[in-house]
Amino acid sequence: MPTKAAQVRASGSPVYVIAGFLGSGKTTLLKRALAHELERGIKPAVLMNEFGEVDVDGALLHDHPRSNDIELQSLLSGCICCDLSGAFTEKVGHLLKKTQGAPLFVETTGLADTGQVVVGIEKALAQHSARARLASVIVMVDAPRFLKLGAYWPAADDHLKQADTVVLNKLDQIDDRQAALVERRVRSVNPAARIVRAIHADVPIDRLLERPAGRRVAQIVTGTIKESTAGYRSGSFKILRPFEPDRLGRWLRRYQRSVVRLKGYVRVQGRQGMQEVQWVMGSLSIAPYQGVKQSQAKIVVIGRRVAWQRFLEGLERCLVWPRRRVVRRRPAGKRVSQ
Ligand SMILES: Nc1nc2c(ncn2[C@@H]2O[C@H](COP(=O)(O)OP(=O)(O)OP(=O)(O)O)[C@@H](O)[C@H]2O)c(=O)[nH]1
Repeated sequence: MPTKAAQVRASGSPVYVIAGFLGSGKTTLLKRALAHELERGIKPAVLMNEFGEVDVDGALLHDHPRSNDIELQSLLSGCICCDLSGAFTEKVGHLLKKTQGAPLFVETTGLADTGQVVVGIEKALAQHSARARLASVIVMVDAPRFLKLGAYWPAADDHLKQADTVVLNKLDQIDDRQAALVERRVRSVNPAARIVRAIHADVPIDRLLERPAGRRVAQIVTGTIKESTAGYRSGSFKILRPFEPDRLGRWLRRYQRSVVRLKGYVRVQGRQGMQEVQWVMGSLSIAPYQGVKQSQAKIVVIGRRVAWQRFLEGLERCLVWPRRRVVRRRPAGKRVSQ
């Protein structure tokens, strides 16, 4: 019978993202997950990202009694979701080569755009490893401070929407009624996520590292829709991948009567840099974006009687997805002509 470690190798490296706002308990959870893996004889890999120049959390792991069994890399002075994205793809690739099937944990900075981090991981997996997979996105929530978080960090909801599991942490600092309020709020933002309650990130790690059934790869169009006047509604959305322009044109033509306006700056397959997209009642134009430098693609859509969920799902299908590298094995002793 294969050992547990061998089973892990057979199915390729699972990659776990541990995200959450500053101080929510990401490193506390990471340490628990590492201890759990090491106990089972598995040597995990870690990619830490710190916004500052000092690798405080990385240093804590270097001091770990079994630090020699942990493959650790850090990315400092920036965020893997934007300014370090190239280095991030490279480091993920490098670590996946070393892990040989053991899990890779990616701890983001507390300010990272989790959606972009997920896109970066998918890109790295497509480039470097046909067998590794994004297993799960775990978002830590500092429960006592969560209801006030929106004031500090307007992107908090977008980030929660990416989670497969949300850990409501620091429950020793609030009572049951407050915990229930936080849970209800989290549930309203991401009804599909599994929610786990914790103190000092003490969660059943086995269950946490299970691959959730039917993981949505990433929510790549995120945003909110608001009621406007005269029956119109408007939505603002972040777009995490480049558009395939012909597909976008075909999809929008279906909405000639209901989507009256769409504009923004996006990335487009085959074109360098950000592009300005303009749709005015049936007419689409795409041209190089001349405005102030933007790192995040965004659009605004205005429409009436639009089935928004369907519209957004269709919009996601107009985006370009990374291609998996296919490893073809040659049968021994035979040349394969392609
Ligand atoms: N009271 C209490 N403190 C906690 C809990 N979980 C973590 N902490 C403490 O909160 C502080 C921050 O925890 P970390 O795990 O470092 O948080 P982090 O999200 O990694 O922090 P950054 O990397 O700076 O964003 C530490 O002092 C932890 O010991 C908890 O459930 N209750």
